[in-house]
Amino acid sequence: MSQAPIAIIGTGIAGLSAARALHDAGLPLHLFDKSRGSGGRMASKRSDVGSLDLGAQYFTTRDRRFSETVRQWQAEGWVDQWSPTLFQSRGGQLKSSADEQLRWVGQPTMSAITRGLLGELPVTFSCRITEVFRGEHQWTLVDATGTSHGPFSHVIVAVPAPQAAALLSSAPKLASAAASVAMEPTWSVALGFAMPLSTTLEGCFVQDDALDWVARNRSKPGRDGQLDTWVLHGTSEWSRHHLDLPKDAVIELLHGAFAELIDCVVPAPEFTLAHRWLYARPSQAHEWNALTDARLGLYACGDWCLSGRVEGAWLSGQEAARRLLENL
Ligand SMILES: Cc1cc2nc3c(=O)[nH]c(=O)nc-3n(C[C@H](O)[C@H](O)[C@H](O)COP(=O)(O)OP(=O)(O)OC[C@H]3O[C@@H](n4cnc5c(N)ncnc54)[C@H](O)[C@@H]3O)c2cc1C
Ligand SMILES: NC(=O)C1=CN([C@@H]2O[C@H](COP(=O)(O)OP(=O)(O)OC[C@H]3O[C@@H](n4cnc5c(N)ncnc54)[C@H](O)[C@@H]3O)[C@@H](O)[C@H]2O)CC=C1
Repeated sequence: MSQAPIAIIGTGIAGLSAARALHDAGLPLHLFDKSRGSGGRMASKRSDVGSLDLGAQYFTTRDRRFSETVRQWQAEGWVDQWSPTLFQSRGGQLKSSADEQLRWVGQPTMSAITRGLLGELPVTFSCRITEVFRGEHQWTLVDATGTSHGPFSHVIVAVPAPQAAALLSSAPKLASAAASVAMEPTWSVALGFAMPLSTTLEGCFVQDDALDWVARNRSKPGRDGQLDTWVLHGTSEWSRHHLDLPKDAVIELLHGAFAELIDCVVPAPEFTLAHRWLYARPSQAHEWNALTDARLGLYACGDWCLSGRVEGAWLSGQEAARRLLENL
């Protein structure tokens, strides 16, 4: 009998990091994602004005293994360095804030990375898994339409902590660890201007009431589009307080905060878009690497097991795969 595949729920960077490691070790697997494509919080959004990075803006590398992997991605042409003209704003004071940090982005869109990692791996999109249960020896998944998928030898849950908790109920310790992680929301708004704004600013770390970050999307390598597009992120606190505000109102408020922050005239935008990330980032970092129930063959990974950044998510996926391989 051929070996049952491993199920991986989530095609964000954590799930795909685990998937690549297991595939490279020769194991069969199948990925599931509730979205129509891969990337999760690293996905770029296609829009009428080109692709927009509404989630992860860039990433840095501190871990040697991740640095080496990113160099391989660069050789594949999936990533490039982004060296924006950086500013910071505190208490309404905008000032230049150049630094030496190496920052990476997917190119020509952020999604290029997870799309590259996914390659030809078997995947089912638009499939929200609602239940994960174990029979005598193997696992079955059930999706939101009631359809069953399986059998699987092992399951890796690679979704944000609050969503993971429900899928980990077969291993109560894992479920309660995931349930203990609070995740903060982020409102993300894109603005597109017909005339380029008259500023050198391309990225800005903000410490004010509403805004946390501002970026000139078009300044990233390979981005297309005719408009001068900008992405604005609300702070966790502001986003939480305005969680249920209609998108138009969020756009108006963050547009206003942007106009106050930046050192040039900001006209009415030609294009606007708002996206609410409910589970944008864990409220604190953990040092779990990944969660494991080796006896059952159930694993969990994601940014919330480590640093709440792209690098942490990738490392967590590697660790889930390593532990699974160790326990075969
Ligand atoms: C606004 C914003 C800005 C950010 N900026 C940065 C940054 O500049 N630098 C940085 O390093 N990090 C940044 N991050 C964080 C970074 O995006 C994340 O740490 C990382 O992408 C998380 O990857 P992941 O694989 O753990 O989770 P995710 O990317 O969330 O992937 C989980 C996947 O699981 C799927 N899923 C969820 N539930 C189910 C289910 N029941 N069934 C099937 N599929 C399911 C989702 O659709 C998703 O594709 C940012 C995040 C946000 C939201
Ligand atoms: N909005 C969201 O939901 C999320 C945003 N995330 C952001 O993603 C970024 C990734 O973090 P790292 O990889 O550590 O990146 P990084 O080293 O560029 O930035 C880390 C933090 O250092 C500060 N900082 C760095 N450079 C400067 C500068 N030149 N001037 C002023 N302040 C500076 C700034 O506060 C920034 O948030 C951070 O900015 C996070 O805040 C991470 C996860 C979620």
